[in-house]
Amino acid sequence: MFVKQQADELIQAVTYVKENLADKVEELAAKVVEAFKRGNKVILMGNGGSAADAQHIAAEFVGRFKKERPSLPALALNTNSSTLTAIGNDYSYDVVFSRQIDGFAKEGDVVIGISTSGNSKNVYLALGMAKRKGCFTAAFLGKDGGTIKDICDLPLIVNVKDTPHIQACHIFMAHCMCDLVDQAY
Ligand SMILES: O=C(CO)[C@@H](O)[C@H](O)[C@H](O)[C@H](O)COP(=O)(O)O
Ligand SMILES: [Zn+2]
Repeated sequence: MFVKQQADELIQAVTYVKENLADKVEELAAKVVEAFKRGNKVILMGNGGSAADAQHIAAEFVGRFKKERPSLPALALNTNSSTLTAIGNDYSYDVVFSRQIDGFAKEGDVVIGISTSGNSKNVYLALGMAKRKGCFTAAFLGKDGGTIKDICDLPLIVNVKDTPHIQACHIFMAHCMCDLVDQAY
């Protein structure tokens, strides 16, 4: 039965996260807490379903997650259609995020790219720009981590094939990160 097979595959993917990525999620949460406590911010970005994830995670910080705590500064670079269409139209879609990193990112910020293939060029260029600006860079990736795994400080690679299962694991890890940040306040 299809749904039961999918459930079994998802359990395998989450088990992969539990066995291979739990420490990295805690490491990223610690970096995010340090950044917020210093007065820095978190910047996220992704394409398609990962754009939705980026915007979802930013909202958990700016609004609230599970408990009352101060609003924490986070933004998703894929949410402003005027900015995206202007940069895409005047320059290229490849630089829709890196151009915004150039404008918004400050030394000490945490910049998180999300890409299931690990190969989205706009995410790749944004993380490179963020590194040059003195940010800590992390990426939620999938498959073999693609090109992005080599240009960020902390790649979290869900090494499974199915894109929706990778996305489900990304949002699971992100929610764990949000919970750990809550616990620091
Ligand atoms: O949500 C899905 C697939 O589940 C799609 O919208 C998917 O996010 C898009 O094809 C993205 O453009 C894929 O980009 P990436 O994850 O490889 O960086
Ligand atoms: Zn999807």
